[in-house]
Amino acid sequence: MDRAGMVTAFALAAIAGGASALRIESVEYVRAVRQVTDAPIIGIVKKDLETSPVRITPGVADAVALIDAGAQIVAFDATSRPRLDNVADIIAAIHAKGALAMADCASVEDGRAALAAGADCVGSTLSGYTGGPVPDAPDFELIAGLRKLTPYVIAEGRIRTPEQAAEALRQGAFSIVVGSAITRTEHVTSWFRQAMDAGFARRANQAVLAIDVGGTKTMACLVKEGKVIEEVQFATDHNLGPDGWIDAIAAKVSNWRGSYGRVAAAVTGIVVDGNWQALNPATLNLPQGYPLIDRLRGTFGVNAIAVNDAQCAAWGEHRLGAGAQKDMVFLTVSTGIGGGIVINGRLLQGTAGHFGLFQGYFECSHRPLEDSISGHWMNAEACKAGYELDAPAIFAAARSGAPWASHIIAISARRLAILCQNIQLALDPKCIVIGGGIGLAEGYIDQVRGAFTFPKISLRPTLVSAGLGRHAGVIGAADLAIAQSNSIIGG
Ligand SMILES: CC(=O)N[C@H](C=O)[C@@H](O)[C@H](O)[C@H](O)COP(=O)(O)O
Repeated sequence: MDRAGMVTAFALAAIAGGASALRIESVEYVRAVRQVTDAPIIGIVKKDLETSPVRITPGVADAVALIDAGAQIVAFDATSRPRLDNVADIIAAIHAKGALAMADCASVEDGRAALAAGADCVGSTLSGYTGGPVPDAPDFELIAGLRKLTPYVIAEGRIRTPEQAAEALRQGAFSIVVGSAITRTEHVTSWFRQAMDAGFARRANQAVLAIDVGGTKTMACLVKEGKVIEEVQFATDHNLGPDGWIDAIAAKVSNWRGSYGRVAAAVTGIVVDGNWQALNPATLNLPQGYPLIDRLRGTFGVNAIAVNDAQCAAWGEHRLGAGAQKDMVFLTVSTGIGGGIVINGRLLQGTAGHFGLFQGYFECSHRPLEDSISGHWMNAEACKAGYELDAPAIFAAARSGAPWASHIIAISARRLAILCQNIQLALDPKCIVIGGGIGLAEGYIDQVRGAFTFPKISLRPTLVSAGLGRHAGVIGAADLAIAQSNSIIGG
């Protein structure tokens, strides 16, 4: 911005907008602006001196040069600080050249002394700039104080809004100089940025109603600042269908109304364009394309998001859990296998991460991996061995030395190791976070690590245990809801 072309462009724009005069810094820019407009110019130079804190037009020679370049008014620092040339000499030099002298003041006392020395007008320009922290607001008190000395008070300094300009007039200002709010685009942008950051922080402090609808259970939580502060859990009644599931949640959390600003749903299956679809109808059967987000908004009266539950958990682990802030893949190994991918700080949605549906070739047939690794498969294998046991019981049997149980777990771990290695080759994540009842069962991750087949250590995945437990999905969903609302520009 600090170029003659830019300064003249700003000057012409200000005149076009109704400004009746211009305050221009430097002899070069006064000369440049004078060539494009007849409007009155208040000229200043700014100098950083080693011997004095006075910066604005500190010397007689500066004032003279400004007038020669085309300024009709010269503004100068009129504070009572150690200085190069004294105020009376500067004013006399300005008057000798037929121009007017504007005294930039920090106090009523400065104004009184400058007027006594012959200044034609006084400005509140230097209030807040002679020591201590710079305030945010204009110094209306100084404007009113100066007005008691002279009608020719120019309000200047931190006037950023039309309302502040009007207030300065009410306090008795004769005219007003607006600087940064017109010419310092970078400052103006930062004011908006700060206001938005404060708004985002307020939103982030508001709780989110996060719900997790799974094939077995439904969980509803109030999540605030990444923590679950209220929780209810109940069995998912498959006969009710999605309208019924939402109504059941609404009934359970009716006394939380007013304490959340958004709803975030972590659901089995996928959500495309707001519509919920089952990936595996055996887990939870849904009508084709159920309008989940609309229904959530309608029921809870706030904005809503809905994302696959394993992807929500991936996001939760990425933001606040075991994979904090890393490129990572999350795998939940339980009844089935779910997953999510976070790369470059972004959660991949849609079907990305549904590693359970990857095809494997085991026992001479192509099958989804989850049918060859996870809880269903373990249970079926145990039955084949003559034991009708679920996964936790199979792990217990292995711990007490049953070879058939150890064998099933070892095969599952070997297959998962292959899946993890393939994920590593495809995505090169910093870590793969493993969750789920089987994934977190004692010793399982170590067995998966032990089954890696890549000779090169650098190609082997880094496996870590999930850190947020059963709340990963709701915490991730709540955080996604906040992240989404913060990225809607002007929304
Ligand atoms: C203290 C000092 O050096 N003030 C300078 C005086 O010319 C300028 O940097 C200010 O931009 C001008 O006073 C207008 O004020 P604001 O940019 O706040 O509207």
